[in-house]
Amino acid sequence: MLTALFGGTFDPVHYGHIHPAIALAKEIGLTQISLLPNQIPPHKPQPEATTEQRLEMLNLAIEDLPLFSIDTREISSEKLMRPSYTIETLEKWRKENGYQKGLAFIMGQDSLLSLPTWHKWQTLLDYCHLLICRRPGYAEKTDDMELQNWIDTHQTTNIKDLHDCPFGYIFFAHTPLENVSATEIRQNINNEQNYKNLLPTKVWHYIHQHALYNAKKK
Ligand SMILES: Nc1ncnc2c1ncn2[C@@H]1O[C@H](COP(=O)(O)OP(=O)(O)OP(=O)(O)O)[C@@H](O)[C@H]1O
Ligand SMILES: O=C(O)c1ccc[n+]([C@@H]2O[C@H](COP(=O)([O-])O)[C@@H](O)[C@H]2O)c1
Repeated sequence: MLTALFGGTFDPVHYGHIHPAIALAKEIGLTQISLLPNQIPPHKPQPEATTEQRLEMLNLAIEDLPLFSIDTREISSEKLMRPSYTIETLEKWRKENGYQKGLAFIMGQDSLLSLPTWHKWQTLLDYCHLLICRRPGYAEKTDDMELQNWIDTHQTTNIKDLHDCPFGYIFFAHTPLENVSATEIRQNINNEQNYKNLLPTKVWHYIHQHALYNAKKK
């Protein structure tokens, strides 16, 4: 069985996470996706919601979706003051599970293009496959030749490779384009604009109840 981790800040979780992940699971035959909230995003300001609130919103979002579970290893790590470097999480996973089991890390196209700024990025494929979801506004090709060559070297279009090998491939999924970001949601809330159609209703209620992301209500 291929284990799939979907890392993110999830501040808040939205349909741009959920819908592509469901389609990806269908496309390649995943039975479980673990959402992996980070504690300290390596490349972003600290989230506005607390870790507990982001976790509660994730729990609400997946309540009726058995495909998803939550992996809390990054938020329950003893090194809470360190950025949540993905490579360290993957190393830890391999230490616990060995190298025979299949592991994949899911990300959006924007994250793939930012990979050269990630900690030890070229070694990620020694631990997992990368499953890439399409994202509006981000092209499949990059002008960064080092990254493009790396992608070309490791890309597969054969789903069987992902199941037969425990790590090492990059796969571009044919996921639906969801034009939403957490930034847009936070901005909409702050500007008192509608955002209800961008995330699960239970998460919307939670944000409303706790007056999250609204500077005027703080
Ligand atoms: N609309 C989307 N379509 C495809 N992938 C997405 C989408 N939104 C987020 N992702 C992916 O989900 C992962 C976690 O994203 P994150 O939680 O940071 O959400 P975000 O909307 O990008 O946040 P922010 O707007 O605060 O930067 C990343 O790999 C990102 O590429
Ligand atoms: O390891 C890194 O250097 C690194 C740099 C940027 C992002 N990440 C991870 O990529 C995932 C998506 O990140 P973000 O910032 O888009 O929420 C999340 O799990 C982050 O911890 C990891």
